[in-house]
Amino acid sequence: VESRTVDVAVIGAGLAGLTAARDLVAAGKNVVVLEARDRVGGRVYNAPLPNGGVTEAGGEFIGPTQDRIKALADSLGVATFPTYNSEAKNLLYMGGTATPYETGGPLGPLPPIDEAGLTELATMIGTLDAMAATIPVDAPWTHPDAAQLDAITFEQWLQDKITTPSARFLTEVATASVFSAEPDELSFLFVLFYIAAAGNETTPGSFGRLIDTGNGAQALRFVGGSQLVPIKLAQKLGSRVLLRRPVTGIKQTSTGAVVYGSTFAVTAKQVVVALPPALAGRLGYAPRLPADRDQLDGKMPMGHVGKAIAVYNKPFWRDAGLNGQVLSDAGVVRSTFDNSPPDASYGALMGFIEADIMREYDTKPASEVKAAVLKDYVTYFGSQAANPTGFVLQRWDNERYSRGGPTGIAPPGVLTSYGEALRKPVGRIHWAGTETSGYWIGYMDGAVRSGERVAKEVLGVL
Ligand SMILES: Cc1cc2nc3c(=O)[nH]c(=O)nc-3n(C[C@H](O)[C@H](O)[C@H](O)COP(=O)(O)OP(=O)(O)OC[C@H]3O[C@@H](n4cnc5c(N)ncnc54)[C@H](O)[C@@H]3O)c2cc1C
Repeated sequence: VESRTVDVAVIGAGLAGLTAARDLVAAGKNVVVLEARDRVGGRVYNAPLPNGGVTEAGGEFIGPTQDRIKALADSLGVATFPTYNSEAKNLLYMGGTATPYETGGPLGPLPPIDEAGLTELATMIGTLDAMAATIPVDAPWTHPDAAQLDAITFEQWLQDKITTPSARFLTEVATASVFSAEPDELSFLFVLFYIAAAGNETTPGSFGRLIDTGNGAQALRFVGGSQLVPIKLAQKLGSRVLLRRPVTGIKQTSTGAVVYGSTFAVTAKQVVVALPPALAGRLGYAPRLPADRDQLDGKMPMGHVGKAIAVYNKPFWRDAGLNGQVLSDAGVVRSTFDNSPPDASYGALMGFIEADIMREYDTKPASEVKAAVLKDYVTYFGSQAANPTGFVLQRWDNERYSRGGPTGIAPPGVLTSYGEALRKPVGRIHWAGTETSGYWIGYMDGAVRSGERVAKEVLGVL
């Protein structure tokens, strides 16, 4: 068995764990990062393409107020470029009819649906933003109305507010796009928290910033693919990052902690667990975790998400005046993006498979999923979409070391009963990961923020 002694053992080489390691190393600490997979980046992954390129199969976009991921990328020399958006039109596919619409039109990110639907949506968004403005992002469970807000699902809150079919469809597709969950899976307090978190210390969060492309969370992509950020960060950490080291447990004693797997044992003064709660709960702990933390780990499941990327010789939809973004009320893929590289030397259409639909398709043969996805792409973009030169299907729910995504979600009651346990250290164990962030919880930016926060926390006790 391989053994080492360090100041800090970090579990997980996603953006959170790597950022924590960077800051601890900068402070002169001896650090090791233990990663289960044979690659770094976790939920951020550049899938290789047959044409030699890569395409983002996990976390991909960043946008305004996501300052910490941007600063990290800048420091590593990873450039951004705008998502293909305002150069052409979006497509709304509803009731069997495709309607192109301007991204920068008077409706902003809202598609051209009937007046009644638009009015309902605008009212709903205004109400959500106003309520979110009262939520403290570092401790949503301390809100004076937390108990009531956390007692109901988002669906229950929507019932009397969204009654027109068009507004219902757009609310569901927006919920699936943001959370990869259905409105009846999410605590209303968690939804308000997420909206409040879509900002920074000087800019309040907003619903629009979550769903918008041009001015929101989908504004920018990384040149070379998002995984370049964790790859370059890991290169700086060098031999401190150990791949193929699945941690199975943590044993704490009065003098230190031992983080172990079947082939290794690392003795450390402090430990950072940079995993989502659903995975943290699969490690063995001696002594066992306090009840609140264990309950949290069992009650914050991952969303259901997959990405399907079809590659073509060129982004042919652009010639038809389309930007590759679809919102659809039918099919396996109900929202899409243009994932082509910045020079458009080839075309890539990326589609999300989410929530109930992903649940249904998680267990089907890949060939069946591919056929269903391409059928949708033909419906949206024409027969040229039928024959891609490459195809990537990444079903995150089936990934052993992710088990879903984009993030852990909170059903009713969880934040108010166990929210405190998200970040509360347990002896020498400190918790990181995007799920522990205030601003941009669930996003790459939240992961980086959590790594920066946990490093300070650990330095405070070392
Ligand atoms: C399909 C999809 C689309 C997304 N889109 C976006 C987007 O456009 N923009 C955005 O900002 N965010 C997006 N996200 C979310 C974003 O990817 C995550 O918030 C972020 O990457 C989480 O980073 P993390 O370090 O907290 O966790 P992770 O990336 O999950 O890191 C955890 C690490 O721990 C490892 N690990 C797990 N178990 C063990 C173990 N037992 N021992 C050792 N190591 C272990 C994992 O392999 C992984 O490397 C998306 C996610 C998905 C899945």
